[in-house]
Amino acid sequence: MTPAPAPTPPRVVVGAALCSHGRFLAARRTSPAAVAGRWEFPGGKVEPGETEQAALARELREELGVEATVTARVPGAWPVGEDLVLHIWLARLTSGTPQPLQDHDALRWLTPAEALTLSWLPQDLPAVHWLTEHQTSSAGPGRERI
Ligand SMILES: Nc1nc2c([nH]c(=O)n2[C@H]2C[C@H](O)[C@@H](COP(=O)(O)OP(=O)(O)OP(=O)(O)O)O2)c(=O)[nH]1
Repeated sequence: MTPAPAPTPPRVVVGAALCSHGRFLAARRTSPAAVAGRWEFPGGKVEPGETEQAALARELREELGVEATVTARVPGAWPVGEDLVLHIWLARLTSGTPQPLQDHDALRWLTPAEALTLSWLPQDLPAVHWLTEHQTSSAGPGRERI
């Protein structure tokens, strides 16, 4: 009997939690129509042969016109439909001011309290909650400043 082919692993979508002064950046999608107006982390699909960090740096350059250093993964991985899986990374700006050049019509630097009031893509919510738990202006026991 011929063995069944191994399942194809889902393609990774990377999103950046760009952090600065106790806030992180959210971007409002313009397409497709089903998700236009929802907030997300800037980013996109990892291309074959690309590392996740390199893909994020490329997407941030294309979408926002900035250079950024990608630092650490937010724990977790979240399916997007059947073929994609979402990974969120912490990142810091190294140059430029983010502009909504491509795929977005608005950007906002959010405090943790503000972040919880936006209409996010549903797959992003666990990472948003993680960020609101870990992003605090005063680091204390069990909390870290990111
Ligand atoms: N960029 C981004 N995509 C997300 C997030 N959350 C989430 O569910 N998605 C979904 C939306 C899309 O179905 C998919 C990413 O597609 P995309 O259109 O942003 O990817 P891309 O920039 O590489 O676009 P393309 O080359 O395929 O046209 O992942 C998020 O926080 N950021």
